[in-house]
Amino acid sequence: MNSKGNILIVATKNKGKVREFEHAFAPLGLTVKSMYDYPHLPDVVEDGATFAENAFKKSKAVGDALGIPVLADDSGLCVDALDGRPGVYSARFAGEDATDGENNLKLLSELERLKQGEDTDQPLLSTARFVCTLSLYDPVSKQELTAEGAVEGWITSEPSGAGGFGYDPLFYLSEHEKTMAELTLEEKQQISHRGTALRLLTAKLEKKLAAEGGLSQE
Ligand SMILES: O=P(O)(O)OP(=O)(O)OP(=O)(O)OC[C@H]1O[C@@H](n2cnc3c(O)ncnc32)[C@H](O)[C@@H]1O
Ligand SMILES: [Mg+2]
Repeated sequence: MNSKGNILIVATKNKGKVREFEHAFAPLGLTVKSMYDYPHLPDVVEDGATFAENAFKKSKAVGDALGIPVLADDSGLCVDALDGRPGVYSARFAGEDATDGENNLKLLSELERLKQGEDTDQPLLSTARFVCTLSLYDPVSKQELTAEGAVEGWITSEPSGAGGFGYDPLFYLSEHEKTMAELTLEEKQQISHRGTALRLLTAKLEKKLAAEGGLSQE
C-alpha cells in the first residue's frame, strides 16, 4: 500500500473507528496507524457540507502532510424524524467536543420532544440510517478513491449493548432484533455502513491496481 511497509494510515482520532479498521485490515496484513501516532499533525476542520467533502478534507490534509496515501472516514447518523439531522454534525450534535453519551442524550431528548402528547409506549422513535464515506487519497498522483455505505435502522428509546461506539446503543436493527452495540465487531462489519464502504473501496482499489500497476510505490 505504501513505502512504509505494511502500514495503512487512517486520518482519524476516533478510537471506535480505529478498532473497526484494525479488524478489517488485519487479515490483509496491514497495521493501522491513526492520528494518535502522528500527534504533531493539526486537526482538520470538518466544515464540509457533505460526508464526501469532509472525508476528502481529512485524507488530503494528512496525505499531503505525510507524502503517502491516507484513508479517511466521514460518517454519521441521519434521522428521518429530524429531517436527516444530525448528519455531518453527528460528532458534535450536543456541542463541540461532546461525548458519545452527551450526543445520545441529545438525540433522545429531541426525538422524545417530538413525541410529546402521543399516547404510546413504542420504543422505536424514528427510522434512521448510518452513512459512511471513505476517501483514499494519494498525494503523489493526487488521485482519490471514494466509497460510500449505509445501513437502515431505528432509533430506540431503550439503549442497549456495550459494543461499538457513538450512537450504536440507540441504533436498532429490526432484522437482528438487536442494537448495533449488541453485535460483535465481526457482525457489525458485515452489515454496517463502514463495512459496506470498505468492501466497495477494496474492490475499487483492486480494480485500479490491476489496471494501472498500483497507487504510488517508491
Ligand atoms: O473525524 P474523525 O477523527 O474520524 O472522528 P469523529 O468521531 O469526529 O468522526 P466523524 O467526524 O466522521 O463523525 C462521525 C460521528 O458519527 C457517529 N458515528 C459514525 N459511525 C458510527 C458508528 O459506526 N456507530 C455509531 N456512531 C457512529 C459518531 O458519533 C461519530 O463521532
Ligand atoms: Mg470528526
